[in-house]
Amino acid sequence: MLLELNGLSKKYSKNTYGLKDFSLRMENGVLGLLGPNGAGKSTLLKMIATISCPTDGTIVLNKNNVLSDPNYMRKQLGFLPQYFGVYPNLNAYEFLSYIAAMKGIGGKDLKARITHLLTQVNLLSEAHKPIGNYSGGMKQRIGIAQALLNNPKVLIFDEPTVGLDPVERIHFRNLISELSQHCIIILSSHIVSDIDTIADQVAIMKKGSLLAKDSQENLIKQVESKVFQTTIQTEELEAFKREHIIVDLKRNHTDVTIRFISDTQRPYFKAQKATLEDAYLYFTNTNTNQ
Ligand SMILES: Nc1ncnc2c1ncn2[C@@H]1O[C@H](COP(=O)(O)OP(=O)(O)OP(=O)(O)O)[C@@H](O)[C@H]1O
Repeated sequence: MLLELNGLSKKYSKNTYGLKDFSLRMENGVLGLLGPNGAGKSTLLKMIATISCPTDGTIVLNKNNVLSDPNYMRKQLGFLPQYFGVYPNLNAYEFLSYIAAMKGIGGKDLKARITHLLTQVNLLSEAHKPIGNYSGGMKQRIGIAQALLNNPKVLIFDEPTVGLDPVERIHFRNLISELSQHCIIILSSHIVSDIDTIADQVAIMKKGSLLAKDSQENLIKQVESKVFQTTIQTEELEAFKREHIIVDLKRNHTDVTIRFISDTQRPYFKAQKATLEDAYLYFTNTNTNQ
């Protein structure tokens, strides 16, 4: 599979852009889309999922223009939107059968396919209970199962790990790595740790623009010699914040120990090993301690 996004923009009103001149190319594997609230992640994913149209640019899947032929994308697409609604009175089998019918999926193997998916998302033992009684994490897992019904080749998950507990997150990661051999998977989050163990490539967005897209390794390389730790007096903190990006701080009695990102090194700065979170904060220029 080859997905090409060329100069995509979404103008919501005269002065509001959800996305601005966004270009990206990807083949099979996992792309993690990272960005703060309002970065344009959902806007972008809805356009790839053919739910919304760009005001400019093109989306091309395997050389097919998705904007003029959205069904080409829809046939191979699995999508978990950010806000996923369920019918509370239906149980998991009934709900997935209903979604299958809407997607035009049927046949004698459908029940077995649903059983397989419910096993994959660890819901088989609850499959005959009404979804209205499910926890948030269980509803999210039903959402993941419905996205997989048609054996998609393009899988889009908008904030998939919301509501999942730590064990469910591990299950989800394993499922994604199993699927990623044969399809394009795009997942969005504003939590770096949700992405860093599964994404082959990471795209960092802010205010509708793509700031960086590369392998995790290469993104981390770009901040490698910029992450430090130092201890300063508490009263120096405000001035320090204006000059550096604070990653983390620990207050002691009269001083503060800070992990931070800086373009300049000083003798009293102790170099630290950089992480994807540092790269994310560097590119988005986000201070965690405003
Ligand atoms: N239907 C809409 N009409 C007008 N503006 C919109 C609409 N949808 C999104 N926006 C604006 O577009 C920008 C991008 O929003 P979007 O929801 O795509 O960001 P996001 O990265 O998914 O954020 P979050 O992590 O909070 O879900 C924001 O400024 C938002 O207010």
